[in-house]
Amino acid sequence: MSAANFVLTLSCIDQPGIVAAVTTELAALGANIAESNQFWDRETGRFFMRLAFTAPPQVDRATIEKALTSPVARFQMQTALSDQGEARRIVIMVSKFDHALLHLLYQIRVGWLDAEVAAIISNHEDARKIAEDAGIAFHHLPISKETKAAQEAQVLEIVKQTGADLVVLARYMQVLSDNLSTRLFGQVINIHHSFLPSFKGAKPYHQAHERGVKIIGATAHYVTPDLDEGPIIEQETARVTHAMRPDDLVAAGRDIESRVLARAVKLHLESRVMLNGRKTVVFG
Ligand SMILES: Nc1nc2c(c(=O)[nH]1)N[C@@H](CN(C=O)c1ccc(C(=O)N[C@@H](CCC(=O)O)C(=O)O)cc1)CN2
Repeated sequence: MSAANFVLTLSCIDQPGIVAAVTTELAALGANIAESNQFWDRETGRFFMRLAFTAPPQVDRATIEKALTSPVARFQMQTALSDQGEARRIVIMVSKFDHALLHLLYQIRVGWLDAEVAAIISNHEDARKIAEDAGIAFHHLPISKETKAAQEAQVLEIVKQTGADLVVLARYMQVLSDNLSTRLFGQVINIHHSFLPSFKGAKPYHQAHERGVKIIGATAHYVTPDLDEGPIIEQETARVTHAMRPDDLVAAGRDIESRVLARAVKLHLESRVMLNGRKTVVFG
């Protein structure tokens, strides 16, 4: 039986001895560290670490968690251990624009993104054929002010039933309620079609055109109740000119949005993103 691949992420108040304490326990299990990243946030005093390691076949998740009990207690760590051999299941939500959805499906098909799409949810019918062609369950869940609570209850049920690790808002143009966004905090990634913090809201390209900017961009972030305010995971920009009309900006932004969202989803599923208050630490 081949060695298993695990990723351990941890954070705690920084002090001497954290790395030694953790790696000593892993070494005692016969684990071999393949990649190690760490960051000391001097502003908050918090320490962040990601360790990717292989473990002998007989060393399972429970054995590793047991071995780490002492350092976790000693340094009061927040930890997460993920078995890279387990398939990561995602639910993708979309409205009318399908470019980011199609890019995710392509990156999964070619193996760049190691994920399984458990379901596609939309408040419109437009993406049904994409889902059916890909053999993915499609849920058309229309939404209005009156039906929002019921619709979101259906969304939550699908997330639960599918055992999804992550919900991806691939241009889903409805604001999630405080209840849902808080309940799923850290498990929902949105692609916003501007270089945040500029131009929040539903029509950033028109705002950008109105302002006459020379650079546009896209931002992938975790969703919070506060619209377009969540911890940023990934961003990318491109130059634009005075001659470009709003539709030209929309067209230029599509590929940027698609790349940024796919990179953010990959980073999250590889346990390379750690929350640090209103910000993130990204071990890319
Ligand atoms: N709780 C959150 N929900 C969502 C966020 C978020 O940051 N927190 N991001 C949005 C995506 N988005 C921008 O990236 C966005 C989507 C929709 C709107 C908006 O004003 N929508 C209108 C309806 C628009 C329509 O029906 O076409 C509304 O909801 O009243 C702004 C920004 C996804 N959800």
